[in-house]
Amino acid sequence: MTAQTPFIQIKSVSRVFNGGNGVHDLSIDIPRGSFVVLLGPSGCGKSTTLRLIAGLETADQGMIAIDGKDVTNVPPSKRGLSMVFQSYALFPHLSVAENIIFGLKVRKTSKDEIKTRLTEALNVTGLQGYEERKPAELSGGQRQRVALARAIVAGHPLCLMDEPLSNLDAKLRHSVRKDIRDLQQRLGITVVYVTHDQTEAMSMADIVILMKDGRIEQAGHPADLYLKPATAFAAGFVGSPPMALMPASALPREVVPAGLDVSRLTFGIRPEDLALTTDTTTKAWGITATVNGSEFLGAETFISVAIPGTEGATARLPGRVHIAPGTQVSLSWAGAAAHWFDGEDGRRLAPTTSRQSAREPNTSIETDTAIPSL
Ligand SMILES: Nc1ncnc2c1ncn2[C@@H]1O[C@H](COP(=O)(O)OP(=O)(O)OP(=O)(O)O)[C@@H](O)[C@H]1O
Repeated sequence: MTAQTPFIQIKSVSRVFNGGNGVHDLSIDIPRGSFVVLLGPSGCGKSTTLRLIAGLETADQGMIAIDGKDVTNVPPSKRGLSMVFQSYALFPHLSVAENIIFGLKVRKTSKDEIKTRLTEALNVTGLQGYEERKPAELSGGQRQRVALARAIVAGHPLCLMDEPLSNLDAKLRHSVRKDIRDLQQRLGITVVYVTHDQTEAMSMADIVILMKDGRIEQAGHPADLYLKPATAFAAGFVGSPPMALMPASALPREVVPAGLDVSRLTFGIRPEDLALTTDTTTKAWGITATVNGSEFLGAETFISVAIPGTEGATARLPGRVHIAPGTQVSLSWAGAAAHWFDGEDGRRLAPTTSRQSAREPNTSIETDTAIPSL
């Protein structure tokens, strides 16, 4: 096996349930030591993919290898992995320490070895001093740490996590997700993590695998998904507030790059890439819109606008911005910030010649349309 051999290989794997749902023809290579997030809406096949890697589901076709070994027909206990679930799955009548070492005892590990591993797991999860408590005497975050410690003591190089933070409140989610990421890096293990929360995925992953309808929509570094979404679905799923997507036919013809077929074209723009001005008398390049409302979040303000023939858009402006609902505004953007997708199959299009790019050096759109003392 070479250093380049993926730690997990999934080749053309399908698992289709009665009714046709499931996962279809999945192929994924996961590098050793990476943090991989399976992301997507409910029912897209994330858990089924994780369960296939775990061996809790059997593939109808295809091959799964872990660490160079074909495990397609190997039972879960022989795959050398641990799992952390949303429900923690702790034994209520056992103490923290007993919960953590339960698996080691079952496997008849020596007393000395159990003691060493328990101390290490308590240290890395910050649970020293809680050994004798029962799960009911712990907070949700502490319970999830016990589940993590139990996964760690097993000493497996692969840990699978299925929505482990969904029972925690927003503040705890934030701190525990940092703990999980730190732990993964410190231990050098490979983690495959399921979530439908794109913020969680973006902040934790080395690689995000975005799924839709049982297939991979896009796989890559979080920045790739954000900056170069492969499809309109990926563009709309990653990012908050989401990218505005609208038929190009709703735009003035001159803002659409030459060579693209306007009749089947979707335009996308991120909230932070929209410049907005209330000065609609100047003939600015861009489109006109009507303000629906604004949301002040402290460091920034989201302005939502209505654009005829579309579902509208959101502009993300720094600081506090007041614009009364009903105000007419002019929206513009740098040509390179625009995303173009096939209006039918949703695939990203890369225009080679762009009228607006050609105009860009002379127009200074953003300077021209800076918000005049709102
Ligand atoms: N045992 C099963 N029998 C029948 N259909 C199933 C079974 N398990 C999953 N499915 C279906 O397969 C599809 C994928 O399910 P899966 O649980 O993998 O989705 P998911 O992305 O993890 O969703 P969620 O975020 O809601 O957990 C869904 O349509 C689901 O209803």
